[in-house]
Amino acid sequence: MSKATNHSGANQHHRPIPARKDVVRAEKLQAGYAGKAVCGVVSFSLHSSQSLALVGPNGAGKSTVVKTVVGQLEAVSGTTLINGNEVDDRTLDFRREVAVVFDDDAFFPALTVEEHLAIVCAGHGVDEVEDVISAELEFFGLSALAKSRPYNLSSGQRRRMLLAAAFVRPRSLLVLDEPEQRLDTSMRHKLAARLRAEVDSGLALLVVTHDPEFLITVATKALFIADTIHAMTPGRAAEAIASENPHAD
Ligand SMILES: Nc1ncnc2c1ncn2[C@@H]1O[C@H](COP(=O)(O)OP(=O)(O)OP(=O)(O)O)[C@@H](O)[C@H]1O
Repeated sequence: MSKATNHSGANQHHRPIPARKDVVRAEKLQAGYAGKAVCGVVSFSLHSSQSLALVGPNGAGKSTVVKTVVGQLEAVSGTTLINGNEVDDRTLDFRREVAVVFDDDAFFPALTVEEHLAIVCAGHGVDEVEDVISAELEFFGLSALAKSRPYNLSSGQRRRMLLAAAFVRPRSLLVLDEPEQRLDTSMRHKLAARLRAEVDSGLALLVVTHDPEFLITVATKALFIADTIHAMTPGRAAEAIASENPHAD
């Protein structure tokens, strides 16, 4: 049998990174607006095959932290390195490696669902575009809506389209802000299982979530974001968000 044969069946879109190499390293990061931090000082490292969940109450600063990590907001202080480089979301290297799903309005209103995915593929040099798009449309239950425009979709269907756009492209780091929002239970479970499988085969995942069950499936570690930052196991973090108490035992 050829040594080159791939027995894993793993998704081939994200390129493997040598084990234990930092994909993200945030050091003494203060995230906020107009020079004022919204939460405690955040330090963490994230390797390939690791998934860090950020949890905490509404307004705690989770979205602000992840937007700062990926360079969409300027840090109040501290540094973030992605794959060893300072973050610059305008560079080709950054865009090749980092896929982000934040806002529900991040789509082209005039394009159909499949045109939207095709543009994302074209921008990232994806091969076998038709097959890739068709697989993601099927996974996200959008095949029958491929020719619909975003404003003719339900909010959950739009969320599925935005997630599909992250999955059609290459990525070594995936950053998701509350991906479970507006998804029905079956899609939430399917997405969680897929994310976990991709993490197990090399993806680094940074995810904000309020869903304890989703967190338990997906995360390998967690940070509770508040005025001070608590590092937690996923199990402890799930208990904390279920009880809204970071010190839950
Ligand atoms: N553009 C902005 N300018 C100034 N302050 C902001 C801005 N966006 C958010 N904030 C404030 O920053 C704080 C943290 O908000 P953030 O959205 O990061 O919280 P979060 O933990 O993600 O909350 P949620 O769970 O509700 O999504 C809040 O007090 C919020 O009011």
